[in-house]
Amino acid sequence: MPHSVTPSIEQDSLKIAVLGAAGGIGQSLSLLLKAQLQYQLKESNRTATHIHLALYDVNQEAINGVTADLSHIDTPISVSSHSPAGGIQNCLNNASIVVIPAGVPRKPGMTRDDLFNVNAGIISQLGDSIAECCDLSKVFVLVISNPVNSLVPVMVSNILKNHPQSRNSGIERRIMGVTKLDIVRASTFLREINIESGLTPRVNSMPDVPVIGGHSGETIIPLFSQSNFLSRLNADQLKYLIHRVQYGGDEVVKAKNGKGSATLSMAHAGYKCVVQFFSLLLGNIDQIHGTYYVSLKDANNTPVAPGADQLLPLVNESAYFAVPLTITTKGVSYVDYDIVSRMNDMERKEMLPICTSQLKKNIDKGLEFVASRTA
Ligand SMILES: NC(=O)C1=CN([C@@H]2O[C@H](COP(=O)(O)OP(=O)(O)OC[C@H]3O[C@@H](n4cnc5c(N)ncnc54)[C@H](O)[C@@H]3O)[C@@H](O)[C@H]2O)C=CC1
Ligand SMILES: O=C([O-])CC(=O)C(=O)O
Repeated sequence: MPHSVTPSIEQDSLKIAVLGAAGGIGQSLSLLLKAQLQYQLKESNRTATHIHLALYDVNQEAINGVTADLSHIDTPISVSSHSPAGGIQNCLNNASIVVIPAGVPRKPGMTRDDLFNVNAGIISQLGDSIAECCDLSKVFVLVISNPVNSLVPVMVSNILKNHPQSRNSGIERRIMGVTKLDIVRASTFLREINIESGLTPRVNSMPDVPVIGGHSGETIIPLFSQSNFLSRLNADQLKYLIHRVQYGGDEVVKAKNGKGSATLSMAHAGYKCVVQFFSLLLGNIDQIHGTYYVSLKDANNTPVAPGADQLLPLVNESAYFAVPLTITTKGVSYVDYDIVSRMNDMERKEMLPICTSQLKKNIDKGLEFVASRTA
């Protein structure tokens, strides 16, 4: 029996499922959601909306404990615990947003790609369950598990290839790889260096730095050329910042020394993403502007949305790419290809080709995994 604090979901309800919710990211993200989400309701006229958090993990004891603990928090958000014993169906049924931090994290000396074999199996199984239980014409799926560069292609291609109900559902426009932590890091590290250089930034504002490409090493392209502070950075500072954003994950893996990778900063980044989709589905906003790692082609192999046709030749026909997007309730509706035209020479001529050639290998690995699973 799943442990359910508020078992019945009211009619006007919005359900968010977190898969892998007993893990380092899952617990912190679920805490933020349980403690903070109701504040979004205040901005909306849907004050009667009931919010439900459905938490799933293969570790039954752990997820029951986490759910019982969260259920004591005094916010009007119900929580329920799910594990393979009771089935993932109860967790996923009627979910509007599915967030996935399920899978193994890195240890020192490992690359994200070393996680592929285990995590691709997990992601494809969870994808099967999403296809069976969720409304594929509506649900948003946010993939956090690594390697994001390969697992988003696994999620998209597995659902499209192996689940006929996905036909014409547009689900490929609503599966998002979460690269927000790179954006969070770029902003944080730029602010730090500005302070070291004697600038006194406003206490309540952070610099904006677009980050595009993928989510590992040199596939991560932070566009400091598009921040307001480029002219204040010398060449050494710029090089240091780019490297620190590209390898920020390693910094945390090393500091945790065998006890995992970034969890708290990832939960913060993931929370920012979920809030965007939550606000969209509540009707607080009618579109999201955000950067996610998505398929640039749809199920018919044509550009996924306006702007994708212009972006594809600029990114060496990379089938997946993290880029600023406009997203409506139907999914990706516009791809901001112009961000590539605005890159400076170093970003476009040096960083972009390295990114796209590595991305191609990562994407192919995901697609081959699904093909071998299907065969
Ligand atoms: N996209 C990004 O920027 C980031 C991604 N990550 C990735 O997120 C993933 C999770 O990291 P952590 O939370 O630190 O790991 P963790 O090991 O603390 O938690 C993972 C959880 O997933 C659960 N799990 C395993 N298989 C499952 C399945 N089939 N269904 C449901 N749950 C399952 C485990 O029981 C565990 O509770 C890793 O792959 C990590 O590399 C981590 C940081 C940033
Ligand atoms: O580095 C890792 O393995 C986790 C991650 O993706 C990040 O912190 O950016």
